[in-house]
Order: sequence, then C-alpha cells, then structure tokens
Amino acid sequence: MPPWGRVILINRPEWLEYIKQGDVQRYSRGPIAVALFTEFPGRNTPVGSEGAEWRFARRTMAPIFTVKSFTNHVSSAMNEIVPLTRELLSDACQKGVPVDWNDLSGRIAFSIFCKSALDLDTNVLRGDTSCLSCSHPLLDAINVLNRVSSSRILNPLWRWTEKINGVSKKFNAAREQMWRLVDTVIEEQKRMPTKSQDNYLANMLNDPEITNPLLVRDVLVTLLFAGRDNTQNALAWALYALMNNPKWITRMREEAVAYANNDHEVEYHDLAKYPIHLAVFYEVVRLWPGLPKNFRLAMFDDELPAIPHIGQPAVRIDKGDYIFWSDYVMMRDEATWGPTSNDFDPGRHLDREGNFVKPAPPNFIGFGAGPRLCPAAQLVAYEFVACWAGILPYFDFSPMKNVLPDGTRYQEPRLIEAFTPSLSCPLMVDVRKFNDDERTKLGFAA
Ligand code: HEM
Repeated sequence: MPPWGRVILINRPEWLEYIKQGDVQRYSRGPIAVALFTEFPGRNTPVGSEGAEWRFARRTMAPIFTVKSFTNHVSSAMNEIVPLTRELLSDACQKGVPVDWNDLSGRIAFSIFCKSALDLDTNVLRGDTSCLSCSHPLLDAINVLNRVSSSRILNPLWRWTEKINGVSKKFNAAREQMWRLVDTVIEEQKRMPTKSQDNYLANMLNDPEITNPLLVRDVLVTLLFAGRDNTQNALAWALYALMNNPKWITRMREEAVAYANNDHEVEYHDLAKYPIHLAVFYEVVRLWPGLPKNFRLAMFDDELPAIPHIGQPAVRIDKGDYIFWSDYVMMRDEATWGPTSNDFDPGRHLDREGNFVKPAPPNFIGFGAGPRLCPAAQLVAYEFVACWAGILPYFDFSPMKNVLPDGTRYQEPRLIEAFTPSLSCPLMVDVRKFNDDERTKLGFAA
C-alpha cells in the first residue's frame, strides 16, 4: 500500500450515504481539496474548512437559509427579477433575437442572490436585450476562478504548471479583482446607515461574534459563486431537458396558470402547490447533480458496511485512504433508478395522485447528505419554481433555428469538466410570446 493510502472508487449509494453521515467526524475533504478551496472560494468557508472552523462558517451562513429569509428577502427579490426577465424576453421576441438561455440563467441567478442577500442591483439583468452583451466584472472574475480551480482537481502539479503557462497570473488577477469588488460592497454597506439594515450582509456585519473581516469576505465569495453557478446550471439544464420533453412544459404551464397571481410571483409558502415544478427540479438535479464527482479522506480506520441484499461483504477502509465517487454516474445507475435511469422523467418523483415525493438519500444525493448537506436545497428549489412558474405561462422556447452571422448555431450542450455541472456551450433558443388568445386558451383570465 502506498504511504498516502489507497484510492477506492465506490458506486453504491448505501456506502456513499454512510461516508457522508460520517463527514467531519470520520471523513474529511482532505488536504488536497482544502488547499484547492483555500485558493477559491476561501479558507473561511464551509467548503474550505474542517472541524470548528467549518462549524463556525456554517453557522455564519445559516441566516440566509431560513424560512424568514426566503419569505422576507428572496420572495421580494423574485418579485423584481422574474418580471424583469419577462420584460427582457418580451424585448427579445419583439426584436426577433435569440437568447443564450445558459447565460441568461446565470444573470438571473446572480441577480437573485445580490438582491436578496446584499440589497445590490448589479444591472446584469435589465428589461431589454442590450444587457446581454454587457458583463459584470464580478461575474467575469468568478468564471475565471471557477474554470481554473476545477482544472486543478485533475492536475496535482498545478502550482508548477500554472507558473509556466501563465494561468496562475490570470487566476491571481481575477481573485484580486473579485476581492476588491466584494470589499467595496462590504464597505458600502458599512457606510450606509440609512440603507436597509435588514439584509444578510448587514446582519453579518452587526454580529458581534463575527470579528474576522476575511470570514465575511470569504463567505460572500462562496455564496456569490454557489448562489450563481448551481442555480444557473439547474435553470439551463432544465430548459434543455424540457425542450426535448415538451409534455412537461405543458404540465408545468398548466400548474403555473392554475396558481398565477397578478400581484406577485410565487411565494415561498406556496411552494408545495407546485409538485410538477418540484418534480422537474429534482429530476434536473438527479441528471445533472451539483457536484458531479467528489471525494473524501478517511481520518480513521473504518469499514464500509456489508450490503446483504446484493451479497456484498463489508469493505475495510484504512486511515489515509481516499474514497472517490461520481454523483453523476450513481444517479444514472440502472441498478438504482431502473431501465429509464438516463431519461428525463420527472414522473418518477410524483405519486399516483400527482403529489411530489421528494427523493432522498441514499439513492438521491444531489444535495449531498449528512453534516455537509447543501444548506441551499430548499432555497434553490424555491428560486427554480418561482422562475419557471413566472415564465412558462407567457413564453414558448425552441432550439434556435437560424445560424447567426458569427456562425453561432444551436448546439446540444454536454457536461464540461468542472466543479459543477456546467454546460459546454451557449444554449441558443428562439423565444415566442403567447398572444392574448393563446393565453386565454391556456386558462388565464382575459
Ligand atoms: C441546484 C442547485 C444546487 C445543488 C444541486 C447543490 C449541491 C450541493 C452538494 C451536492 C453539496 C455537498 C458537497 C459535498 O458533499 O462535498 C453542496 C454543498 C454546499 N452548497 Fe449547494 N447546491 C446547490 C445550490 C447552492 C446554492 C444556491 C448555494 C448558496 C447560495 C449553495 C451553497 C452550498 C454550500 C455553502 C455548501 C457547502 C456545505 C458544507 O461543506 O458544509 N448551494 N451543494
């Protein structure tokens, strides 16, 4: 056995759940992942820390993932951002221009987070399509950091190779830029006593237990990254899957029309009324999970339990072994999900009466399990439902028919090699707005 332990690849959900339940106590991310995450998103975050620091970072983030925050802040952000998205899509229809839904999803996700947690208008999303050609320096910097960080997972020599190929310079410049921008947001919040003191950042700054300014910065960076990236991917893969399975668009639309309210977008407390949307969301996360591949380091000798029903005996684990798995492969495994495991079928999360049946570990591990379970699972489900319920009753989408003057055409996206399940290319779609007759037929009051 090599001195650094064995690398054990697992594909049984029972074992993955076992390891995740032992997270922090018996299994850790290990020094490789911690070194990677220390660079980005930062040392003082749940993803980049272990033990007491991890606990403190989780507690620092907790207020953003409460029902109070969803009800007071996220719902009110959705009331601005969803109508703005509709305005933008209407503008695209009027001008007859296609839209890169992958890019637009990122703008929506980024705007929701900035508005709800920081009370910040970033301008990456406006009511006309001209905003689609403008970027935001923070988004650009995070994109560079994400791409470079994920390439490091498979390159143990990155500290050296990046010096030679110049990538480390690019990474450091992007990180400086991101830190500067985040520090500016923090300073502005501190300077503005009249500004709402009831947002997440203000509360964090007023918390007497949070004395480390680097913690505030790292936590914001993590949330900006996670809040944008995974939400973007879920919205983008959803449209890709839905365009290939239009009957689910019809069902979502019917559900959205049934509960549509002229005064406001879907509110958090109404989430349970949207079983079809929730089933679609969970099916998207099953097929394109938040972290397609992952690993842990065993901190003690241990044993993966026997699985009697498949005749699998227990497996010895030694301190120092690395356990690898792929959520992506496991959640498409026929042995767990049946012969249609690779198909997009939200129906598998609905019972006979059409109630949503939330998939859970061990089979469904799209949000992880155990102590490191994604704290945002409920938040992102709400954002997803509110977005689609606010869009599908008004618009129809189809893969872009024409080829643009610069040669851009509709392409089937693939999963790229990254931390998160990012799309390999723009998702170019044509958008069509329903006219009044069509909307009446859909069930909207005239
Ligand atoms: C569809 C959307 C999302 C999916 C599928 C997803 C998935 C996951 C998964 C699988 C993990 C566990 C990682 C592990 O075990 O190593 C995780 C952790 C985490 N997620 Fe999410 N996530 C999503 C959205 C978000 C959002 C919107 C945020 C923040 C606003 C967020 C914040 C975090 C944080 C901070 C952790 C680290 C938890 C820890 O290590 O204690 N996630 N997420």
